[in-house]
Amino acid sequence: MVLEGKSLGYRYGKEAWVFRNLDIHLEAGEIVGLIGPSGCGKSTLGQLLAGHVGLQEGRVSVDGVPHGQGKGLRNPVQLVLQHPEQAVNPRWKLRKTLQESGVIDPSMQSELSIEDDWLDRYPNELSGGELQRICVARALGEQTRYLIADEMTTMLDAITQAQIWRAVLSFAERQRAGVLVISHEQELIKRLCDRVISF
Ligand SMILES: Nc1ncnc2c1ncn2[C@@H]1O[C@H](COP(=O)(O)OP(=O)(O)OP(=O)(O)O)[C@@H](O)[C@H]1O
Repeated sequence: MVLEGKSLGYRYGKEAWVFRNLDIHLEAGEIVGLIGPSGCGKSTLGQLLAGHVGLQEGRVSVDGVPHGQGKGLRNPVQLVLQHPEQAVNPRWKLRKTLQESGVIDPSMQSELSIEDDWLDRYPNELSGGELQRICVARALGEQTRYLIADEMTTMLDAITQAQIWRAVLSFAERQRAGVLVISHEQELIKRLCDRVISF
Protein backbone atom coordinates (compact mmCIF):
# COMPACT_ATOMS: atom_id res chain seq x y z
CA MET A 1 0.00 0.00 0.00
CA VAL A 2 1.56 3.24 -1.11
CA LEU A 3 0.83 6.79 -2.22
CA GLU A 4 3.12 7.35 -5.13
CA GLY A 5 3.99 10.30 -7.38
CA LYS A 6 6.09 9.53 -10.45
CA SER A 7 7.87 11.99 -12.75
CA LEU A 8 5.80 14.87 -11.42
CA GLY A 9 6.14 18.31 -12.91
CA TYR A 10 4.17 21.48 -12.16
CA ARG A 11 4.21 25.12 -13.21
CA TYR A 12 1.84 28.01 -12.58
CA GLY A 13 0.69 29.44 -15.90
CA LYS A 14 3.69 30.23 -18.02
CA GLU A 15 6.04 30.66 -15.06
CA ALA A 16 9.17 28.52 -14.70
CA TRP A 17 8.58 24.92 -13.63
CA VAL A 18 8.35 24.66 -9.85
CA PHE A 19 9.70 21.11 -10.20
CA ARG A 20 9.99 18.40 -12.83
CA ASN A 21 10.75 14.68 -12.81
CA LEU A 22 9.95 14.41 -9.16
CA ASP A 23 9.35 11.00 -7.60
CA ILE A 24 7.92 10.52 -4.12
CA HIS A 25 6.36 7.68 -2.18
CA LEU A 26 4.63 7.39 1.16
CA GLU A 27 3.85 3.95 2.48
CA ALA A 28 0.86 2.96 4.60
CA GLY A 29 1.62 3.58 8.25
CA GLU A 30 4.69 5.70 7.53
CA ILE A 31 5.20 9.20 8.98
CA VAL A 32 7.41 11.15 6.60
CA GLY A 33 8.69 14.72 6.87
CA LEU A 34 8.99 17.00 3.86
CA ILE A 35 11.36 19.92 4.30
CA GLY A 36 12.95 22.47 2.00
CA PRO A 37 13.44 26.20 1.57
CA SER A 38 10.52 28.56 1.19
CA GLY A 39 9.07 28.54 -2.31
CA CYS A 40 10.65 25.25 -3.41
CA GLY A 41 7.25 23.66 -4.06
CA LYS A 42 6.29 21.66 -0.97
CA SER A 43 2.71 22.94 -0.83
CA THR A 44 2.33 22.51 -4.56
CA LEU A 45 3.43 18.90 -4.24
CA GLY A 46 0.99 18.37 -1.36
CA GLN A 47 -1.87 19.67 -3.51
CA LEU A 48 -0.87 17.43 -6.42
CA LEU A 49 -0.70 14.33 -4.24
CA ALA A 50 -4.12 15.12 -2.78
CA GLY A 51 -5.61 15.77 -6.21
CA HIS A 52 -6.48 19.38 -5.36
CA VAL A 53 -4.82 20.59 -8.55
CA GLY A 54 -4.66 18.86 -11.91
CA LEU A 55 -1.65 16.85 -12.98
CA GLN A 56 0.48 18.45 -15.68
CA GLU A 57 3.34 15.96 -15.92
CA GLY A 58 3.64 12.55 -14.34
CA ARG A 59 1.13 10.54 -12.36
CA VAL A 60 -0.12 9.92 -8.85
CA SER A 61 -1.45 6.60 -7.64
CA VAL A 62 -3.09 5.58 -4.38
CA ASP A 63 -2.56 1.93 -3.50
CA GLY A 64 -2.01 1.20 -7.19
CA VAL A 65 -5.06 3.13 -8.44
CA PRO A 66 -4.53 6.31 -10.52
CA HIS A 67 -5.49 9.33 -8.46
CA GLY A 68 -7.27 12.18 -10.22
CA GLN A 69 -8.51 15.59 -9.25
CA GLY A 70 -11.65 16.45 -7.33
CA LYS A 71 -12.50 13.60 -4.99
CA GLY A 72 -13.56 15.95 -2.19
CA LEU A 73 -14.08 14.66 1.30
CA ARG A 74 -14.26 10.99 0.32
CA ASN A 75 -10.75 11.42 -0.99
CA PRO A 76 -8.42 8.76 0.47
CA VAL A 77 -5.71 11.44 0.44
CA GLN A 78 -6.71 14.26 2.79
CA LEU A 79 -4.91 17.58 2.93
CA VAL A 80 -5.00 19.83 5.99
CA LEU A 81 -3.55 23.32 5.63
CA GLN A 82 -2.41 25.99 8.02
CA HIS A 83 -5.50 28.21 8.03
CA PRO A 84 -8.68 26.37 9.01
CA GLU A 85 -10.93 29.37 8.36
CA GLN A 86 -10.12 29.02 4.65
CA ALA A 87 -11.07 25.36 4.64
CA VAL A 88 -14.64 25.56 5.93
CA ASN A 89 -17.86 27.05 4.68
CA PRO A 90 -18.44 30.18 6.84
CA ARG A 91 -22.21 29.84 6.43
CA TRP A 92 -22.42 26.31 7.78
CA LYS A 93 -22.64 25.38 11.42
CA LEU A 94 -19.75 23.12 12.32
CA ARG A 95 -21.87 20.03 12.81
CA LYS A 96 -22.64 20.11 9.11
CA THR A 97 -18.96 20.70 8.27
CA LEU A 98 -17.91 17.76 10.38
CA GLN A 99 -20.59 15.52 8.92
CA GLU A 100 -19.32 16.24 5.39
CA SER A 101 -16.77 13.47 5.73
CA GLY A 102 -19.28 10.88 6.97
CA VAL A 103 -19.62 9.61 10.50
CA ILE A 104 -16.82 10.77 12.76
CA ASP A 105 -15.58 8.28 15.29
CA PRO A 106 -16.68 9.68 18.71
CA SER A 107 -13.32 8.66 20.14
CA MET A 108 -11.66 10.97 17.61
CA GLN A 109 -13.88 13.81 18.80
CA SER A 110 -12.84 13.17 22.36
CA GLU A 111 -9.12 12.70 21.52
CA LEU A 112 -9.24 16.13 19.95
CA SER A 113 -11.32 17.55 22.85
CA ILE A 114 -13.99 18.81 20.48
CA GLU A 115 -16.90 19.95 22.62
CA ASP A 116 -20.41 19.17 21.43
CA ASP A 117 -21.45 22.76 21.95
CA TRP A 118 -18.93 23.94 19.29
CA LEU A 119 -20.82 22.01 16.66
CA ASP A 120 -23.82 24.32 16.98
CA ARG A 121 -21.68 27.38 16.21
CA TYR A 122 -20.42 29.01 13.03
CA PRO A 123 -16.68 28.97 12.21
CA ASN A 124 -16.16 32.60 13.25
CA GLU A 125 -17.43 31.70 16.74
CA LEU A 126 -14.45 29.42 17.46
CA SER A 127 -10.75 30.08 18.02
CA GLY A 128 -8.23 29.09 15.34
CA GLY A 129 -7.07 26.11 17.39
CA GLU A 130 -10.63 24.89 18.01
CA LEU A 131 -11.48 25.22 14.34
CA GLN A 132 -8.31 23.42 13.29
CA ARG A 133 -9.23 20.50 15.55
CA ILE A 134 -12.53 20.25 13.68
CA CYS A 135 -10.71 20.30 10.33
CA VAL A 136 -8.37 17.56 11.53
CA ALA A 137 -11.28 15.41 12.73
CA ARG A 138 -13.00 15.92 9.36
CA ALA A 139 -9.85 14.80 7.55
CA LEU A 140 -9.47 11.66 9.63
CA GLY A 141 -12.54 9.82 8.39
CA GLU A 142 -12.64 6.08 7.86
CA GLN A 143 -11.91 6.44 4.13
CA THR A 144 -8.64 8.29 4.77
CA ARG A 145 -5.51 6.32 3.85
CA TYR A 146 -3.04 9.18 3.65
CA LEU A 147 -2.91 12.57 5.34
CA ILE A 148 -0.89 15.48 4.04
CA ALA A 149 -0.35 17.95 6.86
CA ASP A 150 0.91 21.19 5.34
CA GLU A 151 2.06 23.40 8.23
CA MET A 152 -1.03 22.02 9.96
CA THR A 153 -0.12 23.12 13.49
CA THR A 154 2.24 26.01 12.75
CA MET A 155 -0.09 28.70 14.09
CA LEU A 156 -1.13 26.87 17.24
CA ASP A 157 0.01 26.88 20.84
CA ALA A 158 2.15 24.01 22.10
CA ILE A 159 -0.66 22.23 23.96
CA THR A 160 -3.03 22.22 20.99
CA GLN A 161 -0.16 21.15 18.70
CA ALA A 162 0.69 18.21 20.93
CA GLN A 163 -2.95 17.18 21.21
CA ILE A 164 -3.50 17.25 17.46
CA TRP A 165 -0.37 15.24 16.72
CA ARG A 166 -1.23 12.68 19.38
CA ALA A 167 -4.61 12.16 17.71
CA VAL A 168 -3.07 11.98 14.23
CA LEU A 169 -0.43 9.46 15.27
CA SER A 170 -2.94 7.22 16.98
CA PHE A 171 -5.21 7.41 13.91
CA ALA A 172 -2.23 6.54 11.67
CA GLU A 173 -1.43 3.55 13.80
CA ARG A 174 -5.03 2.31 14.02
CA GLN A 175 -5.73 2.73 10.30
CA ARG A 176 -2.20 2.12 9.02
CA ALA A 177 -2.47 5.53 7.38
CA GLY A 178 0.55 7.29 5.90
CA VAL A 179 1.24 10.88 6.96
CA LEU A 180 3.31 13.46 5.09
CA VAL A 181 4.36 16.24 7.44
CA ILE A 182 5.26 19.47 5.64
CA SER A 183 6.83 21.79 8.17
CA HIS A 184 9.56 24.32 8.80
CA GLU A 185 9.80 23.13 12.39
CA GLN A 186 12.85 20.88 12.55
CA GLU A 187 12.10 19.74 16.10
CA LEU A 188 8.58 18.65 15.17
CA ILE A 189 9.85 16.71 12.16
CA LYS A 190 12.57 15.05 14.22
CA ARG A 191 10.10 14.04 16.90
CA LEU A 192 7.38 12.69 14.62
CA CYS A 193 8.90 11.26 11.49
CA ASP A 194 10.32 7.87 10.51
CA ARG A 195 12.04 9.42 7.50
CA VAL A 196 12.62 12.88 6.05
CA ILE A 197 12.61 14.00 2.43
CA SER A 198 14.62 17.14 1.68
CA PHE A 199 13.27 18.99 -1.29
N1 LIG B 1 -1.18 30.29 -7.24
C1 LIG B 1 0.09 30.52 -7.64
N2 LIG B 1 0.34 31.24 -8.76
C2 LIG B 1 1.61 31.47 -9.17
N3 LIG B 1 2.70 31.01 -8.51
C3 LIG B 1 2.51 30.31 -7.40
C4 LIG B 1 1.20 30.04 -6.89
N4 LIG B 1 1.32 29.29 -5.77
C5 LIG B 1 2.64 29.13 -5.58
N5 LIG B 1 3.36 29.74 -6.55
C6 LIG B 1 4.82 29.75 -6.69
O1 LIG B 1 5.25 28.41 -6.80
C7 LIG B 1 6.45 28.19 -6.06
C8 LIG B 1 6.23 27.06 -5.06
O2 LIG B 1 5.29 27.49 -4.07
P1 LIG B 1 4.88 26.55 -2.86
O3 LIG B 1 3.85 27.27 -2.06
O4 LIG B 1 4.54 25.21 -3.37
O5 LIG B 1 6.26 26.46 -2.06
P2 LIG B 1 6.57 25.97 -0.57
O6 LIG B 1 7.83 25.17 -0.64
O7 LIG B 1 5.40 25.30 0.02
O8 LIG B 1 6.84 27.35 0.16
P3 LIG B 1 6.70 27.77 1.72
O9 LIG B 1 7.70 26.92 2.45
O10 LIG B 1 7.09 29.22 1.70
O11 LIG B 1 5.29 27.55 2.13
C9 LIG B 1 6.81 29.54 -5.43
O12 LIG B 1 7.77 30.16 -6.24
C10 LIG B 1 5.50 30.31 -5.45
O13 LIG B 1 5.74 31.69 -5.58
